[in-house]
Amino acid sequence: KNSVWGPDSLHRLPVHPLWQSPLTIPGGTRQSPINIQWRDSVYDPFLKPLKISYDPTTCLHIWNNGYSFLVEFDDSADRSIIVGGPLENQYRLKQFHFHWGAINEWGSEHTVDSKFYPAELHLVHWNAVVYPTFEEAVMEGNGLAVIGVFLKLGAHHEGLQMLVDALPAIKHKDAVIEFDVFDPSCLIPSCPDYWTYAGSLTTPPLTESVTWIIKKQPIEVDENQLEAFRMLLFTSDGEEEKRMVDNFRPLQPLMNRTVRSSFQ
Ligand SMILES: Cc1cc(=S)c(O)co1
Ligand SMILES: [Zn+2]
Repeated sequence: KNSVWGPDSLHRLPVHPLWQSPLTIPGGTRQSPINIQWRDSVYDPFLKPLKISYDPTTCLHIWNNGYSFLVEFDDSADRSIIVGGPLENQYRLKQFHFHWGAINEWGSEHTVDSKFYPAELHLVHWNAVVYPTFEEAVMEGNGLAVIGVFLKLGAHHEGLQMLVDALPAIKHKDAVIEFDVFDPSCLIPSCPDYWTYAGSLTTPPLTESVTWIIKKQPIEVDENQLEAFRMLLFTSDGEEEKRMVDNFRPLQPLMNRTVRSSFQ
């Protein structure tokens, strides 16, 4: 247990090699990711279906930010939004990205009954009804809503292939290419079932501002598509190459939280 933190020992926090950020943050009570113990999740009949309406032309570009690769969207208006589910307001799509492993045995951030998936998709949305900017929403308890989708090894995924085809062009950190039409709903399973809990960003600043909506059903992708993720680099062009793999944060304590399910 790394309970070795406090004001005088803050500088000695065990750091995750990848992000040079503390594995736990002082006073964190709703950190992510977590293990979702299926039998401990509580069915909530008042949870609404999640309503997803994305406008594919809001897609802007795809780039390598040195942690993951992300596809960013024009969030200057309510054109790509989600509403319903556990959410009080509608939230605007800002970007989506993935977390994955060096091998198929691990890679997801959340686990289900302690099982890892080889990768996990995060679709990041922010509460533009209440907050003026994404940056402010990131600091607030109800600021963000992230849909998590597990990727499992299986059939070729047509929709994902469009992203995979763009990866060689963004191999290095800070590389970016234009990506003008893409509908991310093709990456979201048709089954409406999800778990939801109050959590945090899994990369710095690790703020406790995320309502997580984790889809129960994974999507299937094939080996070549997972391998394509693993050919990306954490490093910039000209630096000694470090393959972009294992960009997931270790599991965090559940503490005083309940995971609710939208299904029985
Ligand atoms: C905003 C944001 C959210 C997540 S989940 C992530 O990994 C990075 O940035
Ligand atoms: Zn993420």
